[in-house]
Formats: sequence, C-alpha cells, structure tokens
Amino acid sequence: MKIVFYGAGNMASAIFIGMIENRVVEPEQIYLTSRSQQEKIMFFKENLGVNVSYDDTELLDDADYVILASKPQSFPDVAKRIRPYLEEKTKIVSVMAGTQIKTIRRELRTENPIARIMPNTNAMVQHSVSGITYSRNFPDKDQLVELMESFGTTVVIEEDVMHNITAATGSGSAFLYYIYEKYAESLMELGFDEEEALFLTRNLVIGAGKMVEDSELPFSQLRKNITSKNGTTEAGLDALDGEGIKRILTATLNAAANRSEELSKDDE
Ligand SMILES: NC(=O)C1=CN([C@@H]2O[C@H](COP(=O)(O)OP(=O)(O)OC[C@H]3O[C@@H](n4cnc5c(N)ncnc54)[C@H](O)[C@@H]3O)[C@@H](O)[C@H]2O)C=CC1
Ligand SMILES: O=C(O)[C@@H]1CCC=N1
Repeated sequence: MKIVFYGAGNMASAIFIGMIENRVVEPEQIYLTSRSQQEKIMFFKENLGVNVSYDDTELLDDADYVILASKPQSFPDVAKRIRPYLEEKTKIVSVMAGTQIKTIRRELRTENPIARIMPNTNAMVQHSVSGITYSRNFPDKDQLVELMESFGTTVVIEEDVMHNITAATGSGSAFLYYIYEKYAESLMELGFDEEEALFLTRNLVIGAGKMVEDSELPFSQLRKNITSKNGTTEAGLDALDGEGIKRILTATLNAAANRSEELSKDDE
C-alpha cells in the first residue's frame, strides 16, 4: 500500500506516527510532502524511515491513498499539484476542516472516491476519536476504517454532521487543554508557584483520564463520589454553575461548529 500525505504538520504527523507505531503500515509505505517545515519532514524521514518527495509524479505514481492534510486555505495550491498526476485507482482522504467533498471534487477535477475524516491530535497516542464520511463511490470502506482504527476510534457520519464533529472532537481536545491551562493559572492565584501548579494540574488530569478509562461509572457518578454534602466540592461546583459553565461550553462548541460551516461556504 502507498499512502501519500500532502501536508506533514501537526495533524498529518499525529496520524502517520499513530499508524506506524501501531504497525498497520510500514514506514516505507508512507510518502510525505509539504510546502514549509522541510526540516521537520527530514526529521521524520531520518527517524521514522518514511519517504519524502517534492516530485508530484513520483508521489502520485500508483498511490492507493492521498491524504489532504494542508490548511483548507492552502488546498487550491495543493490541488494544482495533484490534479495533473492523479490516477484513477487513488482514493482521496481529506482531514481539512470545512472543505466539502464537492469542493474537493471540483478543485481536483476528479470522479475518484473521496472520504473526509475529522481526527484529532490524540491520534499520536492512538486515541483519536474521528468522524468519517464517504462519497457514494467509495470502495473498501472497511480498509479505510481499519487504517483509521490504528490511531483511535471512528464514527461514520453524514457529511452535514462533520461541522459538529469538528467542534466536538476535532477541536475538542484544544478546549480541554485550555481549561487545564486556566486551571493551573488559577492554582497560581491560590498561592502555588508555577512549577507546583503545572505538576498538580498535570497529575490531576492524568488521574482523572485513567479513572474515565478504567471505571464504568458515568461522569456524573464519578463527580458525586467526590462531593460531600455541604463540603468543599459542593461549594466549588455551585460556583462553577453560578458562573455558567454549561452556557460557556455550549457557546464554545457553537462557535467552532459555525466556523466550520463558514469555511465550507467560503469555497462555494
Ligand atoms: N491540528 C489539529 O488538531 C487538526 C487539524 N485538522 C485539519 O488538518 C489540516 C492541517 O492542520 P495542521 O496539521 O494543524 O496544520 P499545519 O500548519 O501544522 O500543517 C499544514 C501542512 O500543510 C502543508 N502545505 C501547505 N501548502 C502545501 C502545498 N501546496 N503542498 C503540500 N503541502 C502543503 C504545510 O507545509 C504543512 O506541512 C487542516 O486542514 C485542519 O483543518 C483536522 C483535525 C484536527
Ligand atoms: O482549528 C481548526 O480549524 C482545526 C480543525 C479541528 C482542529 N483544528
């Protein structure tokens, strides 16, 4: 199998590192190309054993999958590179937020099978939760799902659900990291120094993540197990509700989903 990544940034590298670490592909089956970050992709070549090329003829020759992993705004340039050399057998898989299948088809001027996936950077530790949607003519769906399951779990969705999945899990871990950042900053306001605040937050997050992984209890029960009547946790949770935690999170997710919709309209 030959898998070619156009773009070798944060998302692409999380995917191919996840795939290689899980041994569903050999490094020599992966081809990388980029526009910037040439030092970084040489690092991948030297340390992982993947191929690097800037020659589109070589890249697209007999390719099974082309992964579109540039920013949506760079896609017209990427499409120009791919268009002349794309073979009929090649399946296109896009990770770009907001770029619709019909836009990809139009820019590449192709009837080839196209899938859109929305992973997240947890792919690097095989824990992405990824949305996937296919064009009608996509063959071997199971093969693509199998490849994707090497870096996490997948949910098959209709294309119009992609905006919500992009917000929920594509962007979602950034929202959680931001909350952890702010948690550490608040610990510093409480009196801990920076090192202590980061140490405490990091270990709190790791422990909570492990509890979520290992325990069968729902989030609400895990929370209740910590909350004594009239105790400290209850006081903190009342403050969180008073500040409108639910409203804040709903606004966050709506903003991200709306931006995905805007991106999809930019290219109509
Ligand atoms: N970072 C994330 O957590 C996620 C990102 N995505 C999507 O993944 C895509 C990439 O995002 P990042 O990896 O974060 O961006 P990035 O900026 O880290 O990487 C972009 C890559 O595209 C390459 N590129 C740009 N123009 C090119 C061209 N003409 N030919 C070949 N390569 C070209 C750049 O050289 C770079 O390697 C975006 O479309 C984004 O919507 C989707 C899910 C999560
Ligand atoms: O911020 C973005 O647009 C991309 C899509 C999902 C995560 N990162």
